[in-house]
Amino acid sequence: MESAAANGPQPPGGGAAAPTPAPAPRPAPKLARADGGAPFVLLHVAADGGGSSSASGGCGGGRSGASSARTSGSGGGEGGQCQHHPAERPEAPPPPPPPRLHGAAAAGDAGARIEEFGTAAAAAPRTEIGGGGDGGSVASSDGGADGGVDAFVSGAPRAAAAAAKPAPRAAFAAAPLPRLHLSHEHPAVLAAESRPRPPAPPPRRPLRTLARVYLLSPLLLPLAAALWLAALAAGLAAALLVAPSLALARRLYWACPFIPYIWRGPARARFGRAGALLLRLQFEGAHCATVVGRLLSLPLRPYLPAFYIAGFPKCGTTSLAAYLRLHPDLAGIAGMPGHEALGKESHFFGGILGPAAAGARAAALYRSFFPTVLTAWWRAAARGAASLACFDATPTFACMPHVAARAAAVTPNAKVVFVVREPTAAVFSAETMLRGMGVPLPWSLAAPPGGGAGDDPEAAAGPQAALLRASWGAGLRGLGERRCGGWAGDAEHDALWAALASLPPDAPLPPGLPAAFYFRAGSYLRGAQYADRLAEWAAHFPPENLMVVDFRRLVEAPESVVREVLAFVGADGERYRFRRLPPGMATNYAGAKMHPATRAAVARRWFAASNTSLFRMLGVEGLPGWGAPFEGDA
Ligand SMILES: Nc1ncnc2c1ncn2[C@@H]1O[C@H](COP(=O)(O)OS(=O)(=O)O)[C@@H](OP(=O)(O)O)[C@H]1O
Repeated sequence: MESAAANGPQPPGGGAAAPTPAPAPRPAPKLARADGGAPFVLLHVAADGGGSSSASGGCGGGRSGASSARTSGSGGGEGGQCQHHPAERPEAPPPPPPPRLHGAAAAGDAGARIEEFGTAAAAAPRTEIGGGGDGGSVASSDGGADGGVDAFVSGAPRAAAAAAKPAPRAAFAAAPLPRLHLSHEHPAVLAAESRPRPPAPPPRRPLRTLARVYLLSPLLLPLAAALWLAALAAGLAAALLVAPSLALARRLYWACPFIPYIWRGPARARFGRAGALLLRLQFEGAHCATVVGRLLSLPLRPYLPAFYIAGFPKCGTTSLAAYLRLHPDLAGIAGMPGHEALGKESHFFGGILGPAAAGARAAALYRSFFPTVLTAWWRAAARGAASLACFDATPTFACMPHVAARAAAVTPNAKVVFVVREPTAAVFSAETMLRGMGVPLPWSLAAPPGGGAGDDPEAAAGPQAALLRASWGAGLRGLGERRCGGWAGDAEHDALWAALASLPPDAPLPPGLPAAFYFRAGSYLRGAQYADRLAEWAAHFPPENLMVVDFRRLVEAPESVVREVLAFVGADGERYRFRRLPPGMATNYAGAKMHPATRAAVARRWFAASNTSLFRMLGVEGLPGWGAPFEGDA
């Protein structure tokens, strides 16, 4: 190793480089190169002024950790590439003492340059190392007072190194020098390079690649496009069907608020959570498809009902509708396949399509529930139907406010059939049905008197009576709640029904009305006060258009009753073929029976006057079995 000062010529553009006092010689470290070459230049910056030293050159730089000075390397201009070819390097002479560098060695674009800034450097003359065209530059700036830099500038031409004047100092002469390695000589790098490498993969055959691209892409691209289109179609279908499905299901649940209880209760118990969910999706999907299909095919649907089976709930309306549908000329609702009740009940005037059921578009919308002309043609061809007459059998029509007015506005000439059943039996049938659906009713006709719908609920003690009173609310305010309700005092009942009666017929019904109707014992009891409900219909339809059917006769002599109804609605009885059908919407009592005392108390308190009014309306002394529950009733 040789000193830059010893070997370097004066730089071409060099400044005033003055020699510095010679430092005390120190033992030069033995730095062996892996390739055996030794073109290293050791730059030593004195502790009294040389703080940081940066060396730039084609080989990069390193940090001299002991000196806290910086040594960095970069390309040194156009000619700043380091060459490390051992063949070009002469034998290394015995190392002289390292030079002491105080100044900058500038070599223009192509030279090595060493600069030193700082107080000591300012006082000291500058030393410049002139590069020979391929050298790096070394700059030394002020850093710490005690710092020094030992830097090996590799690849610097001997000429550039020789330009530096030796300026060793005693403090650095004795300093231990770290052992550094150039990147391409670092043992870790060399070890990594000497490691065996996995064999390179054989070069791809361009022909096979081409074959893949040109032969498979015609198959894969259409497949990918088809998959993409299918996903798009599924997304669109979901967007188009799911949203209306949810909206329509909500309308349906508004009209029949007990249906969601089915998914939570009996359906889960029978089919499990996933099964109940699937059942619900099927139901809502079918309902959505049915309603959307009906609305889309509205131009093909010219029919409005010729008559209604308007009530009463749990009085055999499903059976009567089924018997009437046996007639070739009569058609009910174009219902949901597989859903018995919704195949007969539109719930239209009760608000299943919202306020539109009462507005100017009501007739147009209502037609969507009835069959198309295609059905009429098919019936004429296959069953010899003369003309098609449609009917709507929604049993809650008889009990809901304003339905009579709305129906009369749309179909003023329609006939209306009511089936009446001994009221307590009808209410108990409803209670049993709702309970079977999982509706947690807080009232029961099976309970002893005072336990709910008893003789004097206001004075009744016990948790059930407290719940009944608490759950009622007051007037219309109570209609908003979705929870099941129960008993109300007479005053509250009167206020509620008066408030409902005061609504304009084309006003939307209160949001909680169906829930209030189905889940409140009071509403059910009011619904079974037939005389009052019939009076409302009689106010909107001529009396000759109204017919009352006794449930008991429907059970005992269904054909006679059906023929009477056929004659009433104007259907040709000659072409009617009767066949006995199983009871529709039969409730599973599972051994439950009305409590006799409760039944007697409710009949007396709630239905005695109403029944008397009905008998007077009908011009009869009474109806068989109405003094006591019909034997066929539980
Ligand atoms: N043919 C015949 N024989 C005996 N009982 C019969 C018959 N047809 C209907 N029913 C009974 O009527 C009750 C159902 O009435 P609805 O169809 O009007 O119910 S609903 O309002 O439509 O839900 C329901 O009463 P319950 O069983 O007491 O709940 C049916 O069993």
